[in-house]
Amino acid sequence: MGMLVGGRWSCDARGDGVGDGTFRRSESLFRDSVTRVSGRFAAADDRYHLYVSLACPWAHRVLIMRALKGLDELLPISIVNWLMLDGGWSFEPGGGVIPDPEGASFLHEIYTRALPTYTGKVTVPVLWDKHTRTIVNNESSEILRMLNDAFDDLGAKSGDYYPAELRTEIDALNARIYPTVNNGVYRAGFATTQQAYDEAVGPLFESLDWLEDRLSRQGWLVGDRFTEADIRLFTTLIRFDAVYHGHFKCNLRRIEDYPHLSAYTRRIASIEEIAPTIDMHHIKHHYYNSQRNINPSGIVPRGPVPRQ
Ligand SMILES: N[C@@H](CCC(=O)N[C@@H](CS)C(=O)NCC(=O)O)C(=O)O
Repeated sequence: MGMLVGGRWSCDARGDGVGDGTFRRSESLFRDSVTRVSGRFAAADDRYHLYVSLACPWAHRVLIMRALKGLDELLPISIVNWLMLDGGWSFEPGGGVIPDPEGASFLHEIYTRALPTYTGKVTVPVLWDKHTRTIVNNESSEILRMLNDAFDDLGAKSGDYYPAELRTEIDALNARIYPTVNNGVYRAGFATTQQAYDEAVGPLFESLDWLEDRLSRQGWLVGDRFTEADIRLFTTLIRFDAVYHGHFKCNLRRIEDYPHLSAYTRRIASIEEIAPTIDMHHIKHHYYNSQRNINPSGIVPRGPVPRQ
């Protein structure tokens, strides 16, 4: 997996602490914001660029918001190859890959372009500013919020997925869903002790049971509106049966075993703007082939068979 240390790529260094067997996601470093009003990173046409992986659930959140807000032209993207081995994310040509406009071979070159002495993990998504030639932000939850309204005066589609009156409830849901579900699957999958695995998988399924109950009474997570909370949950659910159930050992139940959660996942997956953002080939091949510490053979399972 590797990381940058003082601006040099190191294949062996690991950014996410696993000393006691527990996976701890490291903090993102670049935390500025593109804003609607004038300022250091004011929203503008042909100024920002987004780097994503189609496999990654965190990047997928941002891709969905970009699609819903119709930002295809305002915010162009590059897509990394699904295979992430010793050099980290790369732009090696392949199906679905969109190269870096400046010709980088690896994503870590974008990080050192911004900060030549950068030390840390090289993750997607990355929001890049072509004017100041820096990374504005590499934290998906924050980029998601920016795209919700930053480009609204420049022709973005209408739609507010983080409405003021629902923020408290959305925040409360995110506060449970992020640690136990979105990151919970990683904590289960990357655990290196039985105890760390047990501590992740229990709360994960308690949360899925709780969400199933909630969705038996309402169509969306918060009130009767599709919001950011749904986007954030969806990107984990759509990967669950194909990857997390087997590869990350989250196998008490499948999403398909939950009538409401599975119907909800299908409903979101069929939204016109969202459907093209889902790439099961990138998703399955990335996890099973790249995370060789978990799956040394790199064999990608054939299933699950899609529901007819
Ligand atoms: N906190 C970050 C996490 C992003 C993240 O961990 N992305 C993964 C892909 S799913 C990544 O790029 N990992 C590269 C690595 O671990 O070296 C966010 O939500 O934006």
